Amino acid sequence: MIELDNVAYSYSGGALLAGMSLQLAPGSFHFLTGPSGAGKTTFLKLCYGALRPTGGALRLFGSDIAAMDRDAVALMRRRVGVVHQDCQFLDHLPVADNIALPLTVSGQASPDQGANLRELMTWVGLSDRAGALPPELSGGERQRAALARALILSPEVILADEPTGNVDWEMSQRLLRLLIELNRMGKTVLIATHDMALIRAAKAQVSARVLRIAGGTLQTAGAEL
Ligand SMILES: Nc1ncnc2c1ncn2[C@@H]1O[C@H](COP(=O)(O)OP(=O)(O)OP(=O)(O)O)[C@@H](O)[C@H]1O
Repeated sequence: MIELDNVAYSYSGGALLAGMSLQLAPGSFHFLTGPSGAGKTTFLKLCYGALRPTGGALRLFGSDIAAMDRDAVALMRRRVGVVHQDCQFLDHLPVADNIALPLTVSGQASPDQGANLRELMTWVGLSDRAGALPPELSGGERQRAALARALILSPEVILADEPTGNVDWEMSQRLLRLLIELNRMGKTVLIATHDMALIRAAKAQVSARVLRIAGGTLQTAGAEL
């Protein structure tokens, strides 16, 4: 599904990541951890084609990204739902419109989208907040709205960057339950997080592999968990 073969990435300031090899199999559940600034967000950006490797080979859904033009990358991206670390919204649009925005932008708006949207908002527990504006939402509501927006195009893979970064333990558990439920529905899930307690809680419920970026490369986390 997502395959890295000796992938490297350098920003203009110099090499950041190197020698990264990994296969994210369909239906798998991964955590990605590592110190601040190690390159977790950069790694996620590679996984959804926002950045192209500066070395090695990256295959997304069987296609080598080096051979994909901009349109092919845009089409491929619909298969990946991303929950961004800063979860920004258009503040003048109601929450429901923000969640539906990827449908409009990708030209997939349809007459029956209202029912799907309502179902998704109920699933994340925001059915009574559809008309609220984003600045009126709590941190946990913002994260759930960001998750719903990432799911509106029914992606096969969910990449979540610190999805529980700004919420309390109870809300982080609620978000985790949603992500586990998605995985049980067959979605491939990768969560970047610093939160070791969250990883331990997840491992009690789901078979998850823990990856760590440190020293510029990707490792499988060891017994510290
Ligand atoms: N667009 C960019 N241009 C140059 N350097 C960048 C760019 N984006 C990120 N970096 C640098 O790359 C390094 C890794 O950043 P990244 O955001 O991937 O780390 P991270 O592990 O996600 O960090 P955090 O846990 O703090 O979110 C940092 O040193 C950062 O300053």
